[in-house]
Amino acid sequence: MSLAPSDHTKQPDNRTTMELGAVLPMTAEVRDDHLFVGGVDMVELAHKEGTALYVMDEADMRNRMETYLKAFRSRYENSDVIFASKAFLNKETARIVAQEGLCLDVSGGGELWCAQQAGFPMERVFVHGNNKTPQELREAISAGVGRIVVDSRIELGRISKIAGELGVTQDIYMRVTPGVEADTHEYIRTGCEDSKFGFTMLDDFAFKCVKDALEAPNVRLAGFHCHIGSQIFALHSFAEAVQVMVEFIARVKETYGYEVEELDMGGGLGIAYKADDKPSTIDEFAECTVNAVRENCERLGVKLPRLAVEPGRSLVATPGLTLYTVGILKTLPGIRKYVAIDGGMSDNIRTALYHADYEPAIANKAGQPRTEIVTLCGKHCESGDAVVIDMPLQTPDLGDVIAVFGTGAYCYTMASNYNGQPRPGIVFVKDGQARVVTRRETYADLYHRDI
Ligand SMILES: Cc1ncc(COP(=O)(O)O)c(C=O)c1O
Ligand SMILES: N[C@@H](CCCC[NH3+])C(=O)O
Repeated sequence: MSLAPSDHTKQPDNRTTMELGAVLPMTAEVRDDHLFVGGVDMVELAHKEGTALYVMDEADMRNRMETYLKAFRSRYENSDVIFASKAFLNKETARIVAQEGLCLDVSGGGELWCAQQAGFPMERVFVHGNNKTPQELREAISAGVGRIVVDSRIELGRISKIAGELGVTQDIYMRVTPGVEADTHEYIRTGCEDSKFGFTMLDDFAFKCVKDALEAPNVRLAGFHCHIGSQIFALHSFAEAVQVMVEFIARVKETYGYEVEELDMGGGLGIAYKADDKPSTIDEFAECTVNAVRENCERLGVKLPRLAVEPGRSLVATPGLTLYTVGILKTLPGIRKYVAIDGGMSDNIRTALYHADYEPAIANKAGQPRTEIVTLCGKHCESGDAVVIDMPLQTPDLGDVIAVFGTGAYCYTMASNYNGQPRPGIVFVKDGQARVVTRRETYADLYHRDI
């Protein structure tokens, strides 16, 4: 796959880095033409630690966690915020999530293992996945996780059996597919009817399976879960999903005489990837969700459940940026200008996968206007390997340090070793200090499992 032809009507925006607004991490500033984040000079950091490098503004990440919790608990006391660790996970992040009082969603055995290693309280862990293996289920139940989000009737049977073998009763949620079409990229839309996730509402299947969940031995149905998709801007999609779920809860109460205690509405709040994007704020999202829950519960005479949301991207994307070094410049007259960086689809697959947009800046020219339109291509053997396509940038030179903003979610966790590329290290910056929390991979790391 090669890149789509350039849009030659696109003009440079002449913005300086600080004019990129909502895509910047909270502590971003420019001093003497250099980009600083967390009080750390990104150019010095790139030279010291090497590139490509993931950088995380720790204060911003903590601030978002605090904001989420406050936004929900101030409006709805009986609520939880669960960090979807698929967006970004290492042991230090798990520790920070625990310190900030959030819960953790894990979607694979490895994520659970990381949480355990970090000492994350297991009762605050929610386990997801549409095809958790029997081994993963056994590990989760043995670890004493808070809730397993059951994705299918087959899985319900497996959990019931394994919990019985281990002599415990496992709290579960049922994941229901609410049939809500969220306004986002089709690959990251999950709540619509044609979805591999969850119990479908078609033919009343989910409703019928509630009876199975209530009757299954060794499990306790604690609540329902839904997740309609990711990078959602339109809040009305969340309100629609709440309505569907509360109506479902009301029917369950009426038919089975069972009052559901907990409702997990999933994640999905979008963020600004481009300077002019206008996503809803965390407060607006909380206001919309909480109001929808209250209104629908009141209308249908349903007891207010414990409410949870499961954000990933909106907690970690904006605090993160990736630093690269410019290695090659290539101008194809009338076609495009390529700026080749020392990373690419191996550290950020989102552009190749979803045509994602990112705002770049040159960290050592951060105070200058972005006067060119460039494509930041990677170093991989793939024509579609680009991180940024046709976006404004300051005039690039060999050796410049490029910062690509908004890469804190789904870049590190979806990274690969294509072309034998070691995955970048992760540095947390805060109060003028930089600390490596995940070291860069070595060549030996890549092949140490081989015989
Ligand atoms: C079940 C579930 N919960 C939460 C999330 C987090 O979503 P987001 O990163 O869009 O907030 C996802 C990913 O889309 C998910 O699949
Ligand atoms: N990985 C996707 C979103 C899927 C989220 C998980 N259900 C992204 O980068 O945007």
